[in-house]
Amino acid sequence: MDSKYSLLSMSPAVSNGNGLANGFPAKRKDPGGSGNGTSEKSAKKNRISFNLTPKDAEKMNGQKNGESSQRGQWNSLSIQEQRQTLPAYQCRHRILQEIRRSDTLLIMGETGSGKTTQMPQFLYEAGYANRGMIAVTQPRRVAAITVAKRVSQEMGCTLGDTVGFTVRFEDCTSKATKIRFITDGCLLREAISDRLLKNYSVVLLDEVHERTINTDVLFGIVRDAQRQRKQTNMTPLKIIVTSATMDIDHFGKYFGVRGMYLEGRTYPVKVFHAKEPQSDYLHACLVTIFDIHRNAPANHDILVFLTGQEEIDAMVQQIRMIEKANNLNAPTLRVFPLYSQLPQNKQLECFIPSAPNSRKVILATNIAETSITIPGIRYVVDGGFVKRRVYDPQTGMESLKVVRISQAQSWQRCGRAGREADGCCYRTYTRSEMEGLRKMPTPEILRSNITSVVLQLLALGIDCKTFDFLDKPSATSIENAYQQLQQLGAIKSAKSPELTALGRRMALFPLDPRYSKLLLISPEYSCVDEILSIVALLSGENIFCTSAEKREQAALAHAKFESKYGDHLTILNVYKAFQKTEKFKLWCHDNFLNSRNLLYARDVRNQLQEICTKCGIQSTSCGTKYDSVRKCLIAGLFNNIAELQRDSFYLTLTSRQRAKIHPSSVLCGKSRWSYVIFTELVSTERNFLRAVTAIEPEWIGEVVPHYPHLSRIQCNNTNTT
Ligand SMILES: Nc1ncnc2c1ncn2[C@@H]1O[C@H](COP(=O)(O)OP(=O)(O)OP(=O)(O)O)[C@@H](O)[C@H]1O
Repeated sequence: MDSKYSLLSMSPAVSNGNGLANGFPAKRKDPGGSGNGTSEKSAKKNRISFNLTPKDAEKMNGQKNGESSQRGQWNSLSIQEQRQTLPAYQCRHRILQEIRRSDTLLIMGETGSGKTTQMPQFLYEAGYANRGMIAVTQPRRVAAITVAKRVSQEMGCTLGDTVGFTVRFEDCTSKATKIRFITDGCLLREAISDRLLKNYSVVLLDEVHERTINTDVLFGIVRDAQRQRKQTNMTPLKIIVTSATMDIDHFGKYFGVRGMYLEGRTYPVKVFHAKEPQSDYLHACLVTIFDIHRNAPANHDILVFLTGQEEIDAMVQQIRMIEKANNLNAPTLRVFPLYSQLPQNKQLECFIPSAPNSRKVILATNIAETSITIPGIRYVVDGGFVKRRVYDPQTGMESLKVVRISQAQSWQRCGRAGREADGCCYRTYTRSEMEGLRKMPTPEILRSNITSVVLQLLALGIDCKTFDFLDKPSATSIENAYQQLQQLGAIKSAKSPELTALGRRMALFPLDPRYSKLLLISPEYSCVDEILSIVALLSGENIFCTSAEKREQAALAHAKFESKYGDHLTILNVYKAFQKTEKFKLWCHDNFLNSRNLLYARDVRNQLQEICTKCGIQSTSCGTKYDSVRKCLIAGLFNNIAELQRDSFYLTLTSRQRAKIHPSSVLCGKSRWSYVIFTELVSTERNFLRAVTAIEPEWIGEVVPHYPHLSRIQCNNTNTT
């Protein structure tokens, strides 16, 4: 790779040429838009120059270059030999000794050193699973699933037997399960019915640097469970906290223990920085991908970090176009998107090793940033940005913003290479930009709406105001959450929060409290069946397939289901038709619908229906009287009402934000309703209302008589066209 590196570094500093010809990527003109090409000559100018920063490379490699080649090819080793080469494996006796000595252990070790896959096996082999399961939490579903698969392979068992996983709405475990990979959200929900986590002998909290809300709350829950189990002479609960990049002093103080460093990594990763700041990280990534592609051997795959679905989909198209238009004399390129909105089977496609003489390019969001090993990855291209959900407690508005990553994330991304062989990481930002990044990402609990978690804590009998958080959310944020719960009827008063009967039932659903409220109130509008379908569909991924090649055909097929009232009723129409269909795969194909996501929604719906039955809710249907559904939506989503303005923008009544209807909505560019209810306000370059339904203003007072903005609402003709 050195020659390629010198090729890159020899190139002039970035010159974003904008010629056309050969199809090499030129500077993007519009965000997410398709790129043009440049001639071969200008393509050279178009390269981005990187600096190898020896200090960083040394830090990452931990070994002298070339050493790894003496260690043999990873893929030619048996799976057991692979295990034995991992740094964690070399230290297993020491790790087990520490675990015996101390009930809590903080372990910081390089990415790929074997924390996630090996530690649970050491514990299992040492007999810790004899008196309870070993839980390994993961912030993300894809990591929980793929790591469970790997560990089951290493242990030679079928997934779901000794090793299994549990993610929301999907449980692949059995009575025989001893090691359970579980998302932090699922373990937190389990704690509601089992505060002492009696099913477990060990809880390993992995990737804690991510500081998701659920993991942050789990810190307090597992620590309390450990204390209480000790006091009552129960089986001790061992807690292990791991990451490659955590603030070990901060965690050490909280848990009252010292951290342990696990030294060494499997293979070195050379780190390169852009020599000059890049004005367009997408362009820089694209240029770098093709530079690597032209020079690297086949089957050396590339993982690229971008910020979101639109950006990724646009770049997938660009790469395919460029490859088609050029005879690059390079291996066949296969491009895979990887983001959370993608159906699970599509997400997992990129984990299949690439065919001989080909190359995978995976364009991923930060869901690929931690824990996972994607076979074949030799190169990481890091755009340096992430899309982050930010909540403003003053306005109550949640928005998605593209922001720079932290240093911890930067090292995590880098660590996706060097897992099966030497690797390279290209950062499209300079070394000094890297040094300017904040060390750790801001904990989610300090930048998110915490209503859902406050409800779950209340269900555990914990008042958020007195809970010992690792980092406490602001008083305003806690106050807002209590207010929202009061408005939803989950608590009587924000001053002395105690769950009402409704609140206790709301906490039983693994849902945003607004959706739980919708389900629980739906009998009053005789539309339980309809709301169950809508909530299940909203809990999963997009059911509509959009095909770049057959865009018009897809739009025509989707138009059949369209409701003039908006998106919630449109997806309901799809679901109803889907329920009646026998040959649903063919039907989905013909109608450009995602059969897997519809099946997933059906599973989710069944699970929600079971919880409804436990709550004593009987099935009712309003048939085609959809006004009942629209009214019911107001009962749960009343904080998401927006009013049409003269300039055709909508103004959200609670957070006072101006927004347009999202282009994906069936109401976009159609009839302009004076009042709409929306599921989500997304703020990227502009504010957009997502999943929108028209409502009649006079219903608002009827459904939520205490709605604070009632006096401002004009009850006249609502449809302005
Ligand atoms: N699905 C897989 N296929 C092939 N090898 C794998 C797979 N999962 C893990 N490995 C191998 O096991 C090694 C250890 O992985 P593991 O996830 O345990 O490391 P880690 O220390 O937890 O890393 P991170 O901090 O990045 O989560 C990887 O570097 C890789 O070599």
